Amino acid sequence: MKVTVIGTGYVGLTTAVSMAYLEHDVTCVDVDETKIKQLDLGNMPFYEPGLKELIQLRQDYLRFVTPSREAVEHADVIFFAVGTPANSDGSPNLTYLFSAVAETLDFIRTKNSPTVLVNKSTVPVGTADQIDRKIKEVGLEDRVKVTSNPEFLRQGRAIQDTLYPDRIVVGGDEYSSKLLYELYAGIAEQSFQPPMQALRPVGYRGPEYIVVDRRSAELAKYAANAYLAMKISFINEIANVCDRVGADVTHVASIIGKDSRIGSSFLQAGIGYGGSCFPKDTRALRFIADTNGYDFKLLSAVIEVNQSQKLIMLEKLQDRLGELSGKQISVLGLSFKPGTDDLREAPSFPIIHALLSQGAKVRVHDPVAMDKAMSLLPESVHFAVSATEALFNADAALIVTEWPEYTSLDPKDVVSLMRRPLIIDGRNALQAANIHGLEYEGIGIGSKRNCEYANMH
Ligand SMILES: NC(=O)c1ccc[n+]([C@@H]2O[C@H](COP(=O)([O-])OP(=O)(O)OC[C@H]3O[C@@H](n4cnc5c(N)ncnc54)[C@H](O)[C@@H]3O)[C@@H](O)[C@H]2O)c1
Ligand SMILES: O=c1ccn([C@@H]2O[C@H](COP(=O)(O)OP(=O)(O)O[C@H]3O[C@H](CO)[C@@H](O)[C@H](O)[C@H]3O)[C@@H](O)[C@H]2O)c(=O)[nH]1
Repeated sequence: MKVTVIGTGYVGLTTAVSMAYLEHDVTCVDVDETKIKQLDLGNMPFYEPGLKELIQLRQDYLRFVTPSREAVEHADVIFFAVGTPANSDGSPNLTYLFSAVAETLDFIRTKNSPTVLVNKSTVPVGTADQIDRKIKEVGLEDRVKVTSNPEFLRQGRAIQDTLYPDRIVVGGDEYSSKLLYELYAGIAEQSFQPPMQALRPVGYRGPEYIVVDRRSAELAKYAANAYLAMKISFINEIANVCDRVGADVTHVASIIGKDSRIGSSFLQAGIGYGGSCFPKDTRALRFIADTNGYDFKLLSAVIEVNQSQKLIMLEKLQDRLGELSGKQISVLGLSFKPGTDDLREAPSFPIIHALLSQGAKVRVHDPVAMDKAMSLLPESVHFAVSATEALFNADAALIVTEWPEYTSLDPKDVVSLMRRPLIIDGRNALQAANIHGLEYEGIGIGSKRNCEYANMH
């Protein structure tokens, strides 16, 4: 099939490359000329494991272009994967989407064969209906259909999530859902060749293809993200209780996660969620509920807990060091999670700003996100070329992102490098072998793990 993907961000490129992997003929469109030029040269606009290699593998099925009639008019299916960032009131900004839709409708106005427009961007309920009205306004309703096809991939494992999804959700009419079923058939059949075979998650049972009305599909995307964010804020509150009563949240999470009604995922306590999705989408869902006359109290609490959780490391640091002025603090990890260089809503930023405002000297390190971070952080922040340099002579180190580089540090090296071997682990990521001999504190495990392990070794 001929497929056009509009927007070459995480979702657009992953959609494009998975369609190319299934041997569809794919055109990727972006308004950002530099990005298109770089993609054409094989350079990725962001770090996503496996993406570059897969694009190379399927280059015969892919082309990268700026918007034009030619890019869309032959497509059977046109995916929209443009950004929907938050406005200051939390509402999603749909400017990019509606501008891409208007331009596309203009380009395909004289086309005679059918086209299905597929929205992959995360949008408020009723957006596909609005697009439908625009299709009718230009008199294309007999040939052009619109569906909602929300995306559930995670950054850092985008390829795996796309080729091995739990579900493919389509909100639309019978014609569009049948066409998309054909388009996705290769994913349902799962007859992948190496190296993609190796990405198959253990126990994976194939995707469920779910066809619903457009509004339910649109809301399901926000509901999924809000639910996962709720699990994180819940376990973070349990962690805060653990710190006060001397329990260990990792044990509590493991015990409750063994109940199949609860499930063990997304119960990793720490400094809260960041990224381009959970913060934006929880605020958007609250806004959607609010503007429809419903006060979503639980979601407000989820958002509020996440806000305060980001700075919990600072409290722990002050308890140990007192005044932070003049102290040298090493911040390990800048991206919002490992496996990505995405800095959007990363907890590292409020943490660094809080440290600086208290007069601390800050050294940061991240294995992949330093280039992006340099223009975004104040000049007084020192960018260390390695974790070792970041730790040298530090009064304390904060593990903000649990990159393997940090969780595998040899504690003997840490002791010899730091002025005071104090580690505050914002992700509870260090194991016993890596904290021996260190002054260590996590989130909701207090110094308990330290004492237990110290006695054991
Ligand atoms: N990032 C994720 O992990 C993820 C996962 C699921 C869903 N989503 C949702 O998918 C959407 C896209 O997210 P993303 O992170 O991939 O976006 P992104 O911000 O990384 O990229 C969006 C791209 O769209 C391009 N663009 C904007 N207007 C355009 C136009 N008129 N024509 C062509 N290109 C245009 C931009 O130049 C940019 O390259 C958002 O709604 C997001 O909430 C994101
Ligand atoms: O137990 C956990 C799990 C995650 N996180 C944090 O939560 C954030 C988000 O993590 P993750 O969900 O892995 O990353 P995203 O790539 O943002 O993916 C989420 O957002 C996407 C965009 O909507 C969705 O498609 C995905 O299904 C959804 O998982 C990160 O800061 C993590 O550190 C925790 O603190 N504890």
